[in-house]
Amino acid sequence: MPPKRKATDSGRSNSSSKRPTPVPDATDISSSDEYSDQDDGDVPEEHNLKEVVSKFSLASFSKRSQLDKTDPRFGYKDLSSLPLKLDHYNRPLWIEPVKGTITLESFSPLAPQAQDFLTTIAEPLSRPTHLHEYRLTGHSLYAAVSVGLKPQDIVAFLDRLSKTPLPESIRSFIIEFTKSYGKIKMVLRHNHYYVETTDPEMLQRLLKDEVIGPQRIESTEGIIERAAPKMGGLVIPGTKDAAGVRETGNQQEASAAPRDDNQEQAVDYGIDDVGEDDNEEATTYSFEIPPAGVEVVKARCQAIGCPALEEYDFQGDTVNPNLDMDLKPAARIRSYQEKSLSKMFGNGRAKSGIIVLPCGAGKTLVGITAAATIKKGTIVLCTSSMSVVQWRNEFLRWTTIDPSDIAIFTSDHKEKFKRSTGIIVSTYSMVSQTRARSYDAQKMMDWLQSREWGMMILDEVHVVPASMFRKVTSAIAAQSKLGLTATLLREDDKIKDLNFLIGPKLYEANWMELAAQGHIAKVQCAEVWCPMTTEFYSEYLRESSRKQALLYIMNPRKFQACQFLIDFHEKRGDKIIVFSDNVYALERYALKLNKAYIYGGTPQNERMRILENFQHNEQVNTIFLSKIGDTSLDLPEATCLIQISSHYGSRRQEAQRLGRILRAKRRNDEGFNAFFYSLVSKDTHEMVYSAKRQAFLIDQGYAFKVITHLQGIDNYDGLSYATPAERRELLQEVMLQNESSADVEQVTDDLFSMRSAGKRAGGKKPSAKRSAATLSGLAGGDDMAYIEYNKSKNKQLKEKAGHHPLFMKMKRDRERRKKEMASMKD
Ligand SMILES: Nc1ncnc2c1ncn2[C@@H]1O[C@H](COP(=O)(O)OP(=O)(O)OP(=O)(O)O)[C@@H](O)[C@H]1O
Repeated sequence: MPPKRKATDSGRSNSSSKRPTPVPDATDISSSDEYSDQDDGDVPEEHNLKEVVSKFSLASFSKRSQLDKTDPRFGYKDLSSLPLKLDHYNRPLWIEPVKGTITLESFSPLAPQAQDFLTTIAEPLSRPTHLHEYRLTGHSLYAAVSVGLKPQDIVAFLDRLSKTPLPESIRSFIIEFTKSYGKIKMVLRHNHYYVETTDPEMLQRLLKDEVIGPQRIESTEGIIERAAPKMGGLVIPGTKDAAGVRETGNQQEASAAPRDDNQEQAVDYGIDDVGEDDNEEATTYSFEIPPAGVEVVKARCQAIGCPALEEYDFQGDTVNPNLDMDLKPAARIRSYQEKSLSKMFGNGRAKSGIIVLPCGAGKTLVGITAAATIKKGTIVLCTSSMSVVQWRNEFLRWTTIDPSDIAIFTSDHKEKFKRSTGIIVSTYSMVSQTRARSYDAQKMMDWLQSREWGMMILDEVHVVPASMFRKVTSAIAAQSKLGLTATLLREDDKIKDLNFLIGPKLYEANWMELAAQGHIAKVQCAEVWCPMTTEFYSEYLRESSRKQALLYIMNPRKFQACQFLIDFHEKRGDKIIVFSDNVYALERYALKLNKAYIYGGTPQNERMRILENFQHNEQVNTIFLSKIGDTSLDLPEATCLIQISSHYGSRRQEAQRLGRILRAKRRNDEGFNAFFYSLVSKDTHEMVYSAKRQAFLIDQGYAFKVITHLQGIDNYDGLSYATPAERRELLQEVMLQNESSADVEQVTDDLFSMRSAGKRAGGKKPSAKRSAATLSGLAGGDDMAYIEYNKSKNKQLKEKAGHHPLFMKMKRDRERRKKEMASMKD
């Protein structure tokens, strides 16, 4: 509903869009607006915090939106109670008073400044081309305050950018919510957890609380009183202010890792020098709680509107030894990496939380820089042993750490670092395992648990079950936790658990901005509508829903679209990955088109062989992958994705799959685009799923074009299933399949996982690596020739590879390890 215009404004124009728009600059906006009857500093004192909190909680949003019968994300925004300011066309924000959402006109000349400010104080919800949407949340406000913004400044700047006077509800939310921030802290000292506050009244309130009070451990110390630690200034390594960088100045630029030319100018919206106000002497009061009570207490604090902060004063930590590690002088982090870290270290301490960056944007270096900032013992947890090796290598590549200070804990390697502190890289499953461990593993685990860690880095937090995080975070005592992910999406709705287990979202990058700057590839997304053939559609209407899925995946028109697109993109020089969750379709399509394919049952050595050929062999430009290729796959050669079957409405899978081409090697070639096609059978359930799947990417600013007809397909020679007889034959074959053929593949591993079929077949883990460099060492695919076409592509690749000396060596190694294993069992 459009906002009411004030009488004084009505004579000017009926519509702002008809008005000749003057080109404003920041100074056009007066700091006091004529409709605001409140001074920015004149803050209303008495507000019921509970009311404010409940108004802004997600649950109440969804309740209200159910009443509105609208989607909470795209729903109704009622601005009718707010008058427009006279110069509203110069101001870029619409601020909704009930839901707390902020809409930014990204075409406004003030948009860059406003965007910078909004990412500091609010959480981005959606950032398509013209309108961006943000939401103020308790956590986002906390992050803003902790980087030095004062609540009054937030209110004043929002008011200045807003087209209407700042709604009273928003003003009081900001002021009231930030008042309680920092009052409660969760502190880890010598492996014991304490709830800490500087406010004696708050202490009493917590002790009397029905949930928090009983968690207190009655110790001889009682309530502990101590002087509050002081905060000091901090410089994040790898930034332009880092030690050593200023002095060497431009000299290093030439030899440095790619420098980001798009460093943005900091916007002056009133950020004070960090830590300035915090140097006053104060006393803290704390009481101990058990490790198992940490999550309960944090959840309760959140519920009563006083979130318990987990901050690590690593600069003042004299108990845990310092780690001798810095970023190498040539290493420079990019502006968005710096921004994400400044949210973590905003006040000179390390806040726990999650940083969200798209695939290929450099999450590893963000984690490494965080560790190099804290310079204390760090534990890194990854999803697979392959990633463990990669993380260790990246630490060695980017930092000055002594190799003996960084160790690996996997089922194959149980190393400790030699000196008093260091870095351990392990997997979630190694640390959270509850089954009986081997003697060595148990000893290693005892060692990990006996120490206090400065930081725990949790990689790929979106794929790990919340129960696993629970085990990991309660088993290992870490002063701060940093979660890294590409999407904070979980279809199991457990994402809010991460708030308590790790911490709030600290930063989420703008995908479109990163693509524009060349850090990730620009992707053209399209949904191709494939009409069902008459015979397939008649069966579709008659069948049960499971069989229906098989019919819409095997729709001959979809097959033709896939064949046509593969041919079109191969001729353009693209490397194509075709994804299918359905293994029957995967095999059927790949065999018919004579392409190699990989699914959960493909042995590890065959997987590696196919991937190596895809990378290095000009004859192998298309591969078919099941859902095991959704994550961890690093093939910068791939420039085109075609999706023929997917996991229902999973937004996460859609984002992960798109992530496979964001690293495209050719992304900086002029005019280069990567392509992402979703083939959807028209007028079937698949269309509903497809729309759901795209929601996240649309929020990131991707526009899905709908293609109803592929130009040129009608004249394409050699199109399969071109005659009714061929289509009927395919239909018969599909109808003979039992219902289980329609199911999506059930896999627990990814393409590079050790739990793959290769292990089942060979007993011992294959020596495959995830990084492109190592694959090229193994490949030897360049000198192969492919001439036989009467066999499946997988077989052809196998036969050729069987004679290559490198593959022979791999085979010999495997056999040797098998023998070693057998003799160990004996
Ligand atoms: N500041 C930087 N300077 C130079 N190179 C960088 C920088 N940050 C990241 N990179 C490079 O970008 C590539 C992608 O980084 P990384 O593997 O950490 O991405 P990611 O976000 O973890 O991706 P994924 O989610 O797919 O694992 C790597 O080759 C890394 O070395």
